[in-house]
Amino acid sequence: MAPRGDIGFMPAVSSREAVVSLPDFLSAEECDRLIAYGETAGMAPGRLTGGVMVSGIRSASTLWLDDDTLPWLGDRLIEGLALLNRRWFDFALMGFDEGFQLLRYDGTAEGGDFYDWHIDIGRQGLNASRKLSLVLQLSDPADYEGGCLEVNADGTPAAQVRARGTLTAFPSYVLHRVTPVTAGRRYSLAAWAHGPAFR
Ligand SMILES: O=C(O)CCC(=O)C(=O)O
Ligand SMILES: [Fe+2]
Repeated sequence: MAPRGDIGFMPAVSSREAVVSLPDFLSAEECDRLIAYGETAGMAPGRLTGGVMVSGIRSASTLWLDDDTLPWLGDRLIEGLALLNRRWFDFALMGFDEGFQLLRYDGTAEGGDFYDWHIDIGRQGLNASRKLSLVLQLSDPADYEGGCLEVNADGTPAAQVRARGTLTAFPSYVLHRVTPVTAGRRYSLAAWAHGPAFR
């Protein structure tokens, strides 16, 4: 087909992976340090609707962290972000414009905390400029059941790696969820890289 307009002359872009994981991004000791920080500072339990969520509901305890409280974490995440973005996503990014969110999902047999299907991009404030979502698995998979991070980039939910210390990244417009934790307790950390609107 003859090219129509400039778009026909765009150079081929490198294939963009929907989800990329870096194993052992944090050590077990670093994961423990984050969990201990959260428990000392106090995590606020609660359910949430609206906001960035498309249709879902979240039930989890949360704590916002920032660069000032944990400078080492910001440094590590910037390193991870740069590596992932250079190698895989190639998005125009400015950096982390909001805090990092520590999450705790408490398990119960009836189905405990969860985060239903959602995307991380919203209409308001900093949610609108989220481009790349990062999730850190902070808990030992032996410490909980359920609580699976699933990403649905192509119509089929894909279960993500649970291994402790893994950093998982996906575009913030991709649907994902955390299935209910049915036993134990799962901790994770979510961070979002921001930049100019996709175009
Ligand atoms: O806890 C997770 O693995 C994911 C958290 C999440 O999707 C979010 O905070 O937007
Ligand atoms: Fe999310």
